[in-house]
Amino acid sequence: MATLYEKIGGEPAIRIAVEKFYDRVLADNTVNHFFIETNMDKQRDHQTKFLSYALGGPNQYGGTSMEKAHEGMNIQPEHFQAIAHHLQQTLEELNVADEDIAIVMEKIGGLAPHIIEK
Ligand code: HEM
Repeated sequence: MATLYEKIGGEPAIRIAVEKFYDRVLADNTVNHFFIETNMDKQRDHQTKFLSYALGGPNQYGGTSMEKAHEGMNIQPEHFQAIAHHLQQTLEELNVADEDIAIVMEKIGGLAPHIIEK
């Protein structure tokens, strides 16, 4: 059976989604302050590899764990919600099937305990 990674169109499609996703994130004043000092080229690359792996593609993600990557940022549930919402809207814009979006969002939701500051 094809993985969700293959179904969506592999790494090239995910890369386009990630670009559109960060356009939305950086336009959102409730969360864009988190990324002021971020090298966005590197960030897009990391996020593409991470999402590819999370969707069943090859594991080329050599970055840090979700806990370590977001440590000390004081990310609150509303920030997580905003980011997740931008991802969902991006996938809708790219006409990814609703049932596939639901699977992606469930996986992303599962990361919340690792990313939100306790
Ligand atoms: C929704 C699920 C999320 C995923 C899958 C995710 C994924 C990632 C990945 C893969 C990295 C790169 C880690 C590395 O250095 O290797 C990263 C870094 C980062 N993330 Fe997230 N993230 C998520 C949510 C969030 C949220 C909610 C925020 C803040 C509102 C956020 C802000 C950041 C920032 C500021 C960095 C560091 C960039 C830098 O190095 O300057 N992320 N994230």
